[in-house]
Amino acid sequence: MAVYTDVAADELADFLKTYDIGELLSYKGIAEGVENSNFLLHTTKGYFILTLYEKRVAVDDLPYFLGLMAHLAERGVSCPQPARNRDGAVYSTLSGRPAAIINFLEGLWPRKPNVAHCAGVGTALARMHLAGRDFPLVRKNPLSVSGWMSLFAQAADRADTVQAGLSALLSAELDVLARSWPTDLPEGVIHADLFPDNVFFLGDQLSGLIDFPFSCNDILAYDVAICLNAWCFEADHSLNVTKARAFFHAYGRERPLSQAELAALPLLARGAAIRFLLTRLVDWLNVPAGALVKPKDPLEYVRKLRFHQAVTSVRDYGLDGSGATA
Ligand SMILES: Nc1ncnc2c1ncn2[C@@H]1O[C@H](COP(=O)(O)OP(=O)(O)O)[C@@H](O)[C@H]1O
Ligand SMILES: N[C@@H](CCOP(=O)(O)O)C(=O)O
Repeated sequence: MAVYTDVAADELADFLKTYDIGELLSYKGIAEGVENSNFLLHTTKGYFILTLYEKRVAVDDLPYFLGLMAHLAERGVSCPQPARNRDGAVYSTLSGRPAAIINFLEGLWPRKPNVAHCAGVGTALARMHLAGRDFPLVRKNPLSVSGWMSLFAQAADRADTVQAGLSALLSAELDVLARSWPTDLPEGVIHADLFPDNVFFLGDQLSGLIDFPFSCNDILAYDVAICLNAWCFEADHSLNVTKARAFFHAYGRERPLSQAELAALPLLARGAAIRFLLTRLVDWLNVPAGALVKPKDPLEYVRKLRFHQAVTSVRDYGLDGSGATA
């Protein structure tokens, strides 16, 4: 999270009167994250998270991901729940932005994910995919191939100021992905941003998933590829095959990956790399003046993209062709 939009104390106190979650004792902006403005609220009834949704969230999409959190929780997936205001609504407007309040989830996100964390997220991701099967709402992923093209258009002319040759690399990669992006793999509800800072643990035990504004309907194995990139690489940008095996093994125990999904993994991982490379690049080039935010490094994802471009088989991820961990 971050803080792009400030909220005045009297305005917030009035806003809270429209809910039954106690009176405001204190609040503070949360510097972590990059997408939305987030505040930790302390009220006479406990702790809550207030989110003001920013540029990449359309108000029409709020019922999808706020509804998804309730749907998943009913099926045993631990995630925060939106508070309803006195009119029964799970979101309204504050400081000119769409705003929602969710309950505070105990736990810490892992700064240095270990093998047990990778296994934990594999299990949780698969359970989320299974629990999402009967979610009735549908939201197309705005950040799939055509969305990547639009992001590239916003950054193409300045990409080489970040790294020489980056614009050509992105353009060539987008051509490949546009030509070969799979259309026949199993789809369903995906989280689409299940990075370590969105998964809480108590010790090695996963306690919950947060941050659903990118959730949508898309290729399930694409979500797997997003997590592979986010969880299984080391700080020196090498893939940790032990972590990848633990992640795939745990995922596959709940929802086995098909041969077609396995074969598509290198391509899906390239797509997952370019998606985060592009949002990071656009954000890197456009930090709003005065915002409390630390933009994320786009070059981390250039290295991951190059890694997957060189992959010749899923053995490079620690899997044998059958999906078993090699
Ligand atoms: N329900 C929650 N319970 C506890 N902490 C939370 C909760 N939601 C968010 N946070 C805190 O805010 C940080 C950023 O949240 P996140 O949802 O990733 O931001 P963004 O909306 O920018 O994607 C988290 O790493 C965590 O510290
Ligand atoms: N996970 C993304 C950034 C998305 O937002 P966050 O607010 O959860 O940090 C990335 O790493 O690029």
